Amino acid sequence: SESYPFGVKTSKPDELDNLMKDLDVWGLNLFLMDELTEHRPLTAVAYAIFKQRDLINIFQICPSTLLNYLSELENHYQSVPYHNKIHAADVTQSIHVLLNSKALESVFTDAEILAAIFSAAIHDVDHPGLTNQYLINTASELAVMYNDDSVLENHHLAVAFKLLQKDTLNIFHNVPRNQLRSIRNIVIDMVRATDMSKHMSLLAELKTMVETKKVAGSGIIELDSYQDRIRVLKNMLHCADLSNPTKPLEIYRNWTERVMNELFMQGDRESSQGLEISAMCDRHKACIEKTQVGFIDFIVHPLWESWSDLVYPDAQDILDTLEKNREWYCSQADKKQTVDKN
Ligand SMILES: COc1ccc(/C(C)=N/OCCC(=O)N2CCOCC2)cc1OC1CCCC1
Ligand SMILES: [Mg+2]
Ligand SMILES: [Zn+2]
Repeated sequence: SESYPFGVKTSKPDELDNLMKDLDVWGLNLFLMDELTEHRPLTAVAYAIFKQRDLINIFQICPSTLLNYLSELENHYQSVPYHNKIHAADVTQSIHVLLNSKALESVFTDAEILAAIFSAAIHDVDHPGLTNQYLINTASELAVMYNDDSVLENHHLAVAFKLLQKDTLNIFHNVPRNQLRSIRNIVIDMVRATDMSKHMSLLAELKTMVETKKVAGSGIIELDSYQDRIRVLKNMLHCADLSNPTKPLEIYRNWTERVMNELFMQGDRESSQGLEISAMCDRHKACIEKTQVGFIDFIVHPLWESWSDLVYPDAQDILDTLEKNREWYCSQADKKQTVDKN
């Protein structure tokens, strides 16, 4: 029997209903969500979050317009191994959980929350499964369009906002103009901040905020300037985007396989085009386990350590899982080492 809980068709309404009970849980299985929603994980998850946070009422969003927009947005995610609609659903659900941190309780306005969830849902739309560097090196249409500057991230934003121009898809139809202006500014800042070339400066800003953080008696952090609030929101989306290594191991391993397949496909392209194969894109030379350990040690752990300092003690379990997963990939790398030696 077909029914439409959460705005998507499913032949397993009870299982979907049961899985949605974990909407607020870190480690929700979005691959299972993809199956149970018949490949509409982003529409189902984003709609459920909009409903649960009452954003539909607060911003007078027409439910059918929201479903139409989310569906159209989901259709514009390409079927690439990693940067697909399941990744978009994963980052949207992850930022939803981070927004629930006790240390951030009642810190952000409804408009900032709307901007954060919307940013996560759109942040990789129409991703071609190629890196900014590749698009720049090959003088692609996109690189010419965006003058080599955050090429993918600017494209994701333009595609998402273009869809809103259709009356049947404009979820912000009833939002006051000045409020929409500030939501658009936050969304542009947040999605642009997912460009990995901004990682080091973003992390430096987060560390400065941790050092100077003001905490109310209740443990809730005080962000008095707009600059501070947007800094936290940018880092929050960046953390959600780099959250794969902090998830249950079997979920993390699935994401690793996907990201490597996507990079290897780019490497295949580069080699067939007579280009030098980019780092980590050579399927014949990659050491997947060692690369993940390096990714965790140099990028993911420093970021999540700062985030968990900011929201202490709310992200302790996340940090613990990250450290356990690092140990597992390290042991796998060592095992490969011994096999190679024998
Ligand atoms: C599960 O593994 C990974 C998950 C995410 C990411 C990153 C950097 N996400 O950042 C935003 C997208 C981005 O900039 N990318 C996408 C990945 O390739 C680089 C360019 C990197 C991951 O693993 C590294 C280490 C071994 C190969 C990549
Ligand atoms: Mg991206
Ligand atoms: Zn992403």
